[in-house]
Amino acid sequence: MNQDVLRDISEKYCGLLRAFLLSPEGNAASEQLQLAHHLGGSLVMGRIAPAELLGIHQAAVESLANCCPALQLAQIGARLNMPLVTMYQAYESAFRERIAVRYQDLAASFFCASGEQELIARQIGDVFNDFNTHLGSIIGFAEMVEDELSRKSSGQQSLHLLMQNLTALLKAEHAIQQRIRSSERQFRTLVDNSPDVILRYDMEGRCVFANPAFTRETGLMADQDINTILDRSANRRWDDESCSFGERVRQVAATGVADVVVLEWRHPQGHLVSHEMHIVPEYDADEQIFGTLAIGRDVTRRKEVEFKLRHQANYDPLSGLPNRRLLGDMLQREVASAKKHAYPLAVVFIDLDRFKDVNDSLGHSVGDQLLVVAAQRVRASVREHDLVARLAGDEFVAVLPRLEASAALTRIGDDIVAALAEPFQLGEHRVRISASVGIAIYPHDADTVTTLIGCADQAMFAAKGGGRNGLAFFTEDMREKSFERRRLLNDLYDALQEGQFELHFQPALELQSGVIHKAEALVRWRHPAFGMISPDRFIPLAEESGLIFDLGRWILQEAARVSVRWNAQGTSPFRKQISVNLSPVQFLNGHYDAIVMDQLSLQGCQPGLIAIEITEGLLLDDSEAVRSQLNNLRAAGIQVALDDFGTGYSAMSYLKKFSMDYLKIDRSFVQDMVDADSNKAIVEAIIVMAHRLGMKVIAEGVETMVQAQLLRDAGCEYVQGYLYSRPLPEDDFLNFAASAHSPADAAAAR
Ligand SMILES: Nc1nc2c(ncn2[C@@H]2O[C@H](COP(=O)(O)OP(=O)(O)OP(=O)(O)O)[C@@H](O)[C@H]2O)c(=O)[nH]1
Repeated sequence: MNQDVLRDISEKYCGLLRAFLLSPEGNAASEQLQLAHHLGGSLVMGRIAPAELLGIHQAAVESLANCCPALQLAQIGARLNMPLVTMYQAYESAFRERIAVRYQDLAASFFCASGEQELIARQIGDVFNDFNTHLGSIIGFAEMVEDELSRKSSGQQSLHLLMQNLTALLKAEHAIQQRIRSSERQFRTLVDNSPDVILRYDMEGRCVFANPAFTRETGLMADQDINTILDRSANRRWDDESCSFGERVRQVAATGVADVVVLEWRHPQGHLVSHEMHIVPEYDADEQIFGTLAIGRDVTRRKEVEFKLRHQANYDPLSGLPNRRLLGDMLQREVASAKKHAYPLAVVFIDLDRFKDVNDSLGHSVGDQLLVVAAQRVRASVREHDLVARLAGDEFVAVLPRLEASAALTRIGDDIVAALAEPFQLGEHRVRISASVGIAIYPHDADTVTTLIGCADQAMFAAKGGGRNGLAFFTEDMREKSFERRRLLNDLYDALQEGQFELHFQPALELQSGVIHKAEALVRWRHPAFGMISPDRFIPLAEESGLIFDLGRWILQEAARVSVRWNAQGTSPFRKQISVNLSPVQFLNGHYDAIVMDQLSLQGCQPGLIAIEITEGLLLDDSEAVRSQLNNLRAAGIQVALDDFGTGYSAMSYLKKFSMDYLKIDRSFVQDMVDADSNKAIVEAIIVMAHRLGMKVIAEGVETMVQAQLLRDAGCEYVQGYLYSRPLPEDDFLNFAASAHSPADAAAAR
């Protein structure tokens, strides 16, 4: 502090103090104020420090006491003390708490009581003029301090008013507040104009703020019970959440871990909108969470696309039912729930019978319509909470959880069969079809999704095998068959490489002469563990697995090789044609004719020495590809026989379209012709028809002389059957050929 200033202040204070102390009682107040504000003003102006103020006061009191013996310290203290206390009493608490006070307030309140407001205001006004011009009315802090010295020396309490210049501080604070206000304004502008919805929550999860976008998107205001309304309107299409939005908000507040929830609600205009809500914690300056923000962006378009994709991946577009994939997921859940609650559950496998015929005869679009109606009928046959899915093609699966009685299951299965047996009116077409239904039960038959469906599928196959249009429950026997089937299928892959197949030969004899006319090559599988396996068991597996192509090629190649060998030996008792059976599947690749001719030329086999036997099924399609392959084979000199005639559709119309060399009557007709005249009549008619169409007839499965006689009488040319010979290995067949001259001889030779 500048000493001159200090002296100046001290002198002035000393003068004021003297005037005050010597003045009569009535004027004490105004002089005391002058005195106080002189010092206070100096303080506020920063001209002296509080400690110096005390020093000045102390020095002034002492010098007055020294030079003016009439004024004893006790007197001085008493006069100074009381008015000051009275004057500043009203402001005491404000001073003690260092509250920023306003000059006008101070002046007005202070002086109103004494009626000297104007005088004091003028005096203080000079002092604080500077602040007023810069900062309006804020001046600084005022504080009451106890005069220690006075107290010690006089033993009485003496208080002083201290005022502190806060100009710089207030200016800085003012600037900061301006910046805060401006920044707040900016943020407010952002929040108010944001297209994203913004919600602010307190620690208890109460919404304390919602921006205009939210109100626009929902029609809700912050003071409404937003969480409950959102939870209620949420469609839950996107999120499979167990807890409400409000709970998620509270969790974020409690854990500090941000969360994302997609909510769907109804827009005030009526449509559904989806928002991805990011819930984040809000921290104060001490890094303590004081609430949460939920900021949501409109993701309706994205969610719609995702929904469509998910729907496409999980639902069958034709029937609208869940597809195989979704069935897997849902069944998984049902099995878990059945396990938890110890309930049985049924899987019902439904396959339409001969649906292919509908497609073939009426076209794919009628087939589609039938599938749609069939799906509706299956759906209507089960309970509302049961699941119905379309597995593929004409296959449906129903899942019946929480089964209480198996009787109900039989009834539901029967209902499905009956519903699908009702005629379908599809546009102008009235179509009848049936279905085979298989049922497997959890946990009795299986306890996993795949095995349950597999068991139901096997049961369905059993229902088909039992004549179709019916219901079958899965049994252990089916499991064993399926197990064996799988084992055979596995082994089949190695069988060809390991040379486990062999050809046996069965002779077809000329009925009149008893001379062997030709031989049919029949494939046998010598399984290393199971011994000889009949073709009935492995050919369907080979067809299913595609191995039939390699196996068929091997059979043809082997038959051609044998034929070449027999014909080359010269001494062979058999130098005639060998027939080879053909699976319709082999024709599917469209160039079987070329394969046959390649194989024959590779083996150096004359085409006339090989005949192929086909079944009716191949011709039913009336396919141009099949027709041209057959024509090419015949043109190359390879004879064609129609096998198993009478067992299939016997549509006969195809017989006109495909020219063939032989017609083979199925053994079932031959065997029944002795017992029933009607069967005999049918066989006779078949023979007449075949002859009319230019074909020779071979009767299969001839076992008795009576059958042979009836066939001879009917004009049948050739016979094949146990009466003459079973299929034989090559050597045995050649021995048989060497010894057999007539049917009677052959029978005797047997
Ligand atoms: N119209 C139509 N047909 C289909 C669809 N999907 C598969 N298919 C046909 O459905 C048929 C299913 O035939 P399968 O079940 O094998 O045989 P099926 O004729 O029903 O005979 P069985 O089941 O043995 O009684 C095949 O011909 C497929 O081409 C489809 O979406 N629409």
